[in-house]
Amino acid sequence: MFSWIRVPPKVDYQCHRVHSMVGSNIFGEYESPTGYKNAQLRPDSKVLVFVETQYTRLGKHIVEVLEAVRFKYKIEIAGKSLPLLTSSDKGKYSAIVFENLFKYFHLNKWNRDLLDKYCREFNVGIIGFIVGNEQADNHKKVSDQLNHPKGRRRLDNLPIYVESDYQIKDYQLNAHSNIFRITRPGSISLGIVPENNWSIFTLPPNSSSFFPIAQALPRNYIVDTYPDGYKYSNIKKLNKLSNSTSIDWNNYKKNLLTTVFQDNGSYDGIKRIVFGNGLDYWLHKLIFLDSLSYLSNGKWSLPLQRYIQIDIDDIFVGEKGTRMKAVDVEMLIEFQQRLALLIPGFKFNLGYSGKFFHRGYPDENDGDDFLLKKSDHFRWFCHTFTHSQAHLTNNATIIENELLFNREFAKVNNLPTYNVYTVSPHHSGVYPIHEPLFDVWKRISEVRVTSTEEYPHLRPAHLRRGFIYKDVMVLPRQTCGLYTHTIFIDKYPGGRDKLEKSIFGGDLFYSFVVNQINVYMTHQSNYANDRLALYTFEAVIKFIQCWTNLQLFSLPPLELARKYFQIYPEEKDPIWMNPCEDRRHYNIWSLSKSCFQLPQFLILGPQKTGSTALYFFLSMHPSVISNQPSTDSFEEVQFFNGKNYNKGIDWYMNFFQLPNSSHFTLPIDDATTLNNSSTNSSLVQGHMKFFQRIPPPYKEAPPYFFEKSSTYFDGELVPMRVHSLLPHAKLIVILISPLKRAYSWYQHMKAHNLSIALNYTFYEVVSLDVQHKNPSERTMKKLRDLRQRCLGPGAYALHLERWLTFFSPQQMLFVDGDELRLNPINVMDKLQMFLKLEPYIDYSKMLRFDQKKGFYCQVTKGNSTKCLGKSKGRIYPEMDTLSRNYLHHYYLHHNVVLSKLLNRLRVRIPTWLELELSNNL
Ligand SMILES: Nc1ncnc2c1ncn2[C@@H]1O[C@H](COP(=O)(O)OS(=O)(=O)O)[C@@H](OP(=O)(O)O)[C@H]1O
Repeated sequence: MFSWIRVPPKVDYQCHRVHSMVGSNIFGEYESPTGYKNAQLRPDSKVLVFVETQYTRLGKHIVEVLEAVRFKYKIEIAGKSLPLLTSSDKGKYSAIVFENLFKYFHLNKWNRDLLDKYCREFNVGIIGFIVGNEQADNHKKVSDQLNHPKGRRRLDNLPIYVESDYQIKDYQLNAHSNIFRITRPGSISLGIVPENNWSIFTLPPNSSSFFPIAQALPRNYIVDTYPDGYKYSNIKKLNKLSNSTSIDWNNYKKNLLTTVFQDNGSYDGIKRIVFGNGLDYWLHKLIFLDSLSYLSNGKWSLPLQRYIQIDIDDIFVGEKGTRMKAVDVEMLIEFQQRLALLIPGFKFNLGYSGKFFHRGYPDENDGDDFLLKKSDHFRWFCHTFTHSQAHLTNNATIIENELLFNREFAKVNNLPTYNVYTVSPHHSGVYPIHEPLFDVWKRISEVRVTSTEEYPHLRPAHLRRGFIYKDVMVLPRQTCGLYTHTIFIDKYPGGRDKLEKSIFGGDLFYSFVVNQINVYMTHQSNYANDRLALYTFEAVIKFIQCWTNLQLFSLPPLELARKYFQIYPEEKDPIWMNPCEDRRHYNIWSLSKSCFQLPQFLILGPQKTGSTALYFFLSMHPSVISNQPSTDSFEEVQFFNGKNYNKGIDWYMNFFQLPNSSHFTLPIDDATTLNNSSTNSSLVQGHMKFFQRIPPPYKEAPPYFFEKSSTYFDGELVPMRVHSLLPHAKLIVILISPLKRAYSWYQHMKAHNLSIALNYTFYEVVSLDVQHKNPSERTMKKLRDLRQRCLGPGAYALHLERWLTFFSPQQMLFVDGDELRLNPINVMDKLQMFLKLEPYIDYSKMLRFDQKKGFYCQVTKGNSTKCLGKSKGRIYPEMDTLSRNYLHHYYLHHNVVLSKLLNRLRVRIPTWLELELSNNL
């Protein structure tokens, strides 16, 4: 009987080199400007991006590209005052980008001169975009309109004219431009460019300053046959243009429109690159990256080496009828051999699940056998025996057996296994971390490397990163558009065009451009059926070779991971996100975990401001539960600063234990009950969606967990880390006079017998006026450390600004530490309101001033008082005048900035701050 044989698609991509056609260098040679040798940029200099508003599309696009390549940037709204461009005589910005170039031309004279002077002195260039008529029209000068009523207008005082609203085709790059690094010029992207609204530029003829970087034809210009034989009729969708008109080459060149040009700086000393459209067009992203490199004198340049790893997951797992046959295995081997010629050392990594061996149709089972026979061609990594997800069990033995059975399968079948690498089915247990999985990896299978798409989140893809946890290097995985169900090209979700768009300049191609290390996951079904993986990777590699100078390499996973963290060392430490904020994360998080076990508010400190008293008073409220005391750090958890952070969120969550007794009043047998309850508590409401996660014995309302770690306030990374894990947390900050705080800390250290505090007076410590005591280098260091701990946290405004970049002011409550000491009942009322605590507690019945202690204490059942320990509310002499004067001047600037900040936030200025500011010592 006749059986229909399906033929997998062939890659017919042709790279149309046009360089030979364009002929000799018609653009002249680039001359680099001289005279910039003395000015220096800061090592941490950034790209300065002027956007129209925070929300404009192109502005966001620019930022996305910068983030994807991990370039540091600063965003400014154009039209407002310029940011400080230098610090200590060094330039802060190594390239400047204007989302709308007209905003640059129309800077007021003062700012324009300042910016131009900066660019000249520091040899920093400007990239600008002119997109469509609208943008240009808004900025058209009246004189321009009169001179050029048809919309052709001059670009500021440059001898260049711009026209907008063009539609173009046949995009090509000027092979003689010296800006190209990643981009490989010389090819022509035949066909219509889909983006509309192109601005095109007329440059002065034979200029030694201005050259085209990119050009194209007007959309309606008809070319049939190019000199070296390309026919438009070969190009899909353009057939209708194929009458027999042959090209007139001179005419062709004359008709090219300049869409991106370069100003090499010899005109007015400033280098510029101007785009006649945004970054939607795929080639513009490449040109943009090369422009940044060129204009920053190489500071922002990506290396050209790209490393690639392709995993084939689900070996043996696929459904009957979708699995590889022997011929597919042969094609796979043949493809690997071809790829290895282009990518030295390339080998596929095969992730196997032994349980499903021989579960296909007979010819597929033959395929399994053939694959085993040819197993030496590949690197085999252990998936799990039954393809199970680790997070579904807390039983490490079950997870262990999954791996052991699978490895046994590999042993019996002589597979050349590579045990340092593994991949988890459905990313389960990798991120969010499932501790038993990492423990098992460590214990039995010496796993050192894995990969996931989920860190920190699946989307946006350009922000995927790696991290190291328990010595396992987790690499970010990129998406190549192929999944278990994408097995036929004509059934590709969204159509064949969608896959091809991703390959030819779209997401897949772009992931190679921006990521130096690329790990892709495919599935065995992508190598059977239409063998879409072969098609996809062959096509994208051809495209990369045509349009870029990227060099492709391959390394075994362990070496690749080491390379990754060599390139991106700053990614080693993980950042813990809240699994309940990302549905995908939530679905692969252990069922025994609940977001209840995370605090809903934090007392941030700073140290010595009364944070323990506040913590103590809050713990008296029946609806809140403080953290379990830590034995390591004076009861504080201190998770977000220091080493504890690397212990992971399970470690942190263990500090928040649900009570045994019935402590809460709201019935929550099901979510509806609570939904209908009259409570206004946003904290309760915010957590309703996670009820299912409450471990069965707990049928009470969620508690309000909180913790206080007074070291959080001034920790550099703490605001970012807190925001990642607890984005909705409320934050409580206590402020007392920073002078008093510093002194209290010194006394605290003295009470702890710190030798440096015992041997040096407070004044000596803070002023470092100690020459008469002739301290050794070591002692000086200790003095400086103590001084820093005394003074550093008191720069309140500096630290608060950091918190405010992550949290809204509405999430923060400022407690006046003096009020807390003298009138805590008032403070606790405000706190209950701010936290929306229920039930309302009358603290006047619970707190009383204790004459002996000299502070407010808790009223106990027997009507006596329970006060904080000896270390809180110490008795020590008053601060001496010399120190007071010194600190007054030291903090004056900080206090001025703080008062401005509090005013901005509409927070009442505390009396101690008013006094400091009015005190002219
Ligand atoms: N009710 C009550 N009881 C005891 N102490 C009180 C109270 N209210 C405020 N204070 C002030 O709190 C200061 C200690 O601050 P912290 O708890 O933040 O210190 S620590 O950072 O946790 O070590 C402590 O500082 P010292 O007086 O220097 O010991 C107190 O002044």
